[in-house]
Amino acid sequence: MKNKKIAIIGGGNLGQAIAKGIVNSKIVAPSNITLTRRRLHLLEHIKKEGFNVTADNKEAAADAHILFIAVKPFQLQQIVEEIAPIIASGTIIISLATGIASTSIENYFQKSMPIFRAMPNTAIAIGESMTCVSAYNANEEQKKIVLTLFEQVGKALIIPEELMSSATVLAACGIAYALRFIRAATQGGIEIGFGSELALQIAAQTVKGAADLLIKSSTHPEEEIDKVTTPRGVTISGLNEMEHQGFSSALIKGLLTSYNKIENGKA
Ligand SMILES: NC(=O)C1=CN([C@@H]2O[C@H](COP(=O)(O)OP(=O)(O)OC[C@H]3O[C@@H](n4cnc5c(N)ncnc54)[C@H](O)[C@@H]3O)[C@@H](O)[C@H]2O)C=CC1
Ligand SMILES: O=C(O)[C@@H]1CCC=N1
Repeated sequence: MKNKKIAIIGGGNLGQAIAKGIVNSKIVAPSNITLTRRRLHLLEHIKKEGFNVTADNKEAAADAHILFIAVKPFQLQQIVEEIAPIIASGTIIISLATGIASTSIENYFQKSMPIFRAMPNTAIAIGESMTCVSAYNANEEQKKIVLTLFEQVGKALIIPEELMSSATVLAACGIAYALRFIRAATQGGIEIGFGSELALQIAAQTVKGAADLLIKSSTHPEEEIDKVTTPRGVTISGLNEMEHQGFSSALIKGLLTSYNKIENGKA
């Protein structure tokens, strides 16, 4: 893996997070990673960290073993058509574009390529992503390379491609939903007496502890909730009021709204 050359077409939010995550986990040196962007000056800070940067997608793609495409979904076709004539047929393609099927990507390339779709979340920058991956036209060795890559920067799973929209919502959008929970809890914490910094610190560590309880003990959330809810106590009163106000329902409806937007081709 160490000698593999990686190109990231589209050095925006996710492209940069992936580059940093890969380097932090010491899988590949920054000198083996090239990021592209049209407004190259916006990658100046990345260049200072030892990455290669260029505005020339073909130059970046030409000698890449693994090529990430991290542009917005509507930009993907143009990028693929641009690099298709120079790309080696064994190059591993990893598309991060939401909602674009592997068969469409293959059509844009006009040749058979190993195509992966990956849905990390932004915690990839600190090695804590939940990344779901689908594989198309790929052999077992290529699948292992891609899974190993994402396992260095969090947890990773290969899933059937028909579940990629669901994975996008639960994991990639999901980090934003969880952050909004923390933000709301912080605002509540301020109302009941904490300064904003302390409220945020307490809310964030509480959510981390809750997640770790489930991950490390393999328990169900309700089992852990039962341990907190004293009969006639304060927790159950608060929880029930949240449910009367539609807490779980709001979350589920939000997930479905995001999902339907992808499925209706509006990503
Ligand atoms: N932000 C997130 O948490 C996640 C985003 N995604 C997906 O990843 C993709 C990228 O999302 P973001 O990083 O948030 O977008 P972004 O807009 O921050 O990054 C896209 C980058 O591509 C560059 N770009 C556009 N056209 C280009 C071209 N012709 N040549 C070179 N660079 C070009 C843009 O300048 C921009 O820097 C999207 O398809 C999104 O659906 C997937 C999972 C999570
Ligand atoms: O909001 C979006 O459309 C992208 C997809 C998943 C996370 N960000």
